[in-house]
Amino acid sequence: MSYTPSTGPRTLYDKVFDAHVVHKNEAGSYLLYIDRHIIHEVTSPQAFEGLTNAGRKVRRTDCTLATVDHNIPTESRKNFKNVDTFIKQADSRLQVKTLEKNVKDFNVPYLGMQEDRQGIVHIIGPEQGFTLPGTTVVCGDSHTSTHGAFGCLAFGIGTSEVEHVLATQTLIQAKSKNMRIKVTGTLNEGVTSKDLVLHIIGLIGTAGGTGSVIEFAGEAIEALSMEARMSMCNMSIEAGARAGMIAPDETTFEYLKGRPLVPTGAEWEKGLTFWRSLFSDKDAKFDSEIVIDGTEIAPTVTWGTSPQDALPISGSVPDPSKVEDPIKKSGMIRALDYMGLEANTPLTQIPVDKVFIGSCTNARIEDLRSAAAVVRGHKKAQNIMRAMIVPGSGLVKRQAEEEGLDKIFVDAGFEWREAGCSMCLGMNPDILSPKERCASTSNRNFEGRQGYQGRTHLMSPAMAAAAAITGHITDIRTFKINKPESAKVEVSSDEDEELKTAAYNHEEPVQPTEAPTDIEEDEVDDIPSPAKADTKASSGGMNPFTTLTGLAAPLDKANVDTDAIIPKQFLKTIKRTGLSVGLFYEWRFQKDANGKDQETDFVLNVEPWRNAEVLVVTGDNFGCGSSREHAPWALKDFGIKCMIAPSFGDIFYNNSFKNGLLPIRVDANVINEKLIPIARNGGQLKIDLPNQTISDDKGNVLVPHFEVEEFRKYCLLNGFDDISLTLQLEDFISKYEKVRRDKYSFWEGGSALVNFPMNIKEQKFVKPKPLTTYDIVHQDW
Ligand SMILES: CC(C)[C@H](C(=O)O)[C@@H](O)C(=O)O
Ligand code: SF4
Repeated sequence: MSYTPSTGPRTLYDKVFDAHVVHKNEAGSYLLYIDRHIIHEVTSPQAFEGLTNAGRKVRRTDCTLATVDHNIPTESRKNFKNVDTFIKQADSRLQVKTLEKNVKDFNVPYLGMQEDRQGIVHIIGPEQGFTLPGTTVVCGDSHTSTHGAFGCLAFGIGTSEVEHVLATQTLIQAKSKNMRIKVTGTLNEGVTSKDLVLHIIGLIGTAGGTGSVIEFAGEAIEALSMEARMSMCNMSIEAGARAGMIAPDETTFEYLKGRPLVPTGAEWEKGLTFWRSLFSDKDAKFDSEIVIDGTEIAPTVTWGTSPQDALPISGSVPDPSKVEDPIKKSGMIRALDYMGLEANTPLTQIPVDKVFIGSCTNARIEDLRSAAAVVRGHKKAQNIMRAMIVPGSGLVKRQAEEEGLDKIFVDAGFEWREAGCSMCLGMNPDILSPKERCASTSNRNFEGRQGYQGRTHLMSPAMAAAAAITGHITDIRTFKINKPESAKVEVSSDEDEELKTAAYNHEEPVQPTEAPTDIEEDEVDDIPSPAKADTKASSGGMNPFTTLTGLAAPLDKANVDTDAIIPKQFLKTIKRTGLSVGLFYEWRFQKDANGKDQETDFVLNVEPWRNAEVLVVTGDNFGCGSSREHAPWALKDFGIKCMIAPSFGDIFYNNSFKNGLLPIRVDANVINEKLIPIARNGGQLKIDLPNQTISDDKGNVLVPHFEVEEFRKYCLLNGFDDISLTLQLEDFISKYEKVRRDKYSFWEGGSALVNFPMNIKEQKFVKPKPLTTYDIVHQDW
């Protein structure tokens, strides 16, 4: 079906979406072209394995960039020789080595541990200028939303979708809703974009943005630096949104100009003209809009086990006895118990054991500068066992060292580490011990996130630094800063410039020599009409789902995150199977005196629910958080085939379909009145996908109609693997690529312009063949 964008007023999201539609099918799903695909070691092995098994290639290596970040140790790399000797944990080493093999086999540009440009995926993309305004950016990682700060449509995907993008450079998408959050006024002293985003999540909740792309707008947003905007968009996933976006402006262009992968000359000018058109039109319609007075926001911290448990620093730990809603009340009691907190304790009286300044939210140079400004001339408090600074990339680290920030931290008793995800999720040795409390600049305070039974309080870098000095959570506005001249570490713009240029020791990027002339708008729509999918040819080995009559298990919880469904230690596999043992691991098992796992009375450990095939969840937002496809893999491995809940995390919802699982949204009242009683009694539910109904085992219809998108239903009923379906649309994809090469030529260079060292042994940069990428657009696949 040919796609004609609306000619009326459009939002920023509408405009970026429209610019990427390759095809729209009869069921109303869109095939979107993906400009930028970033890859890391945790969510890619199974995708490359899929490609290998199917004999497929990476369609656009120049649109793909890989690095390692989650698993790697953050201790000094002074003696780094290779991954084999450096990474002690065998499973982590295997994942990193698997990525290194895959990038070599598939010729994907890679920034590995042997060089400074390595870092957290969401830090290196913008740093290198790989992230450009108006692009579609994806990664097998939920915090891909970070890149929305550049006016990109950027979102996390699961491993099946990673494979889909590698093979086809496209993704099948439904259109999200438009939501706008306007922040008026000027933020007060001590209030950063981290406080702002925590405040917003506290306000709208972790399901507040579900199904929507949030555009952040208003004076307070416009006044933010690019790095501060990235911290905001980063956490839009914690608000449940598909993506967060900010319209590109002069601050954006200023940040980008001169970065290694950013176009130059005529291409830059052409890009600018397009990028300046990326804003929401005056009369554009938003499905929802919230206006927040920025002047009323205080420094904000979390007290509980969800990012929505956020309060102004002047507040106290909430009191469950004052809460009426029974689900909220029991959730609060559980959170206080887990966090080891007494109701009504002032937040500033909570002592801290460890401090972590790092992660894709807050490990950029401005974050380190603001933390250093607080730490300067102080010593960490006696009770702080460990205070870690983990820069987001090797280049951030190098820049900080040039400014002497490392010295400030080390003098105060902090550890100065190498780049990586580190204690944000503790897949490497950086973890909390049970019951330790951490002031953290990361983005998730889920149970067990930073270590088994670890307790996390999220906050800004300045607040975390202050907590390290005082030993307890601290209001930065009352903290005595040792000023050299001013509260901020002053850095000249020359030094800023250095980060962009001097640090990137490679030659000038090769740009397409001529900027192709612009083409007419309607040429984008001039795409041949769709060929009917050859359904027979496309089955990819997924079991079809038609009807299911299965035992239902009840789960009385809200906001069940994917960290809880499958904790980080199980993400180190390079397979899709064998994960049932990790399902709800920290709820299903506890350690005995000998450190052995003993089963708890969690519902799936109890008869008859050990054999459950349907999971009935009473609370909202099941599967929120991380994009780990390991969550549906673990459920499937356990035997669950269908999940019913009032709402789901977007990425989890998507990932489930890709694995032949059916997530069904049902109104909370219907769940509570009709479905949960049957599940509690150990009864069966009959799920009829063709008719979209749920009945009991006697045939009484309990849910006369549930929603499921046509295209997903079609794939599930037939057990179709959507990569094969998409590959049948090759003509559309090549047609789009042709248009893209002309109209959006400024997006072409991509990662092909990264000079990456493939010769790790000799530590030599091996220059890739000069590519304009035009040569490799049509691969023989
Ligand atoms: C490992 C990855 C899938 C995960 C994510 O998607 O967010 C991780 O980055 C996290 O922060 O939990
Ligand atoms: S949230 Fe943490 S673990 Fe996930 S990408 Fe960011 S830094 Fe890495």
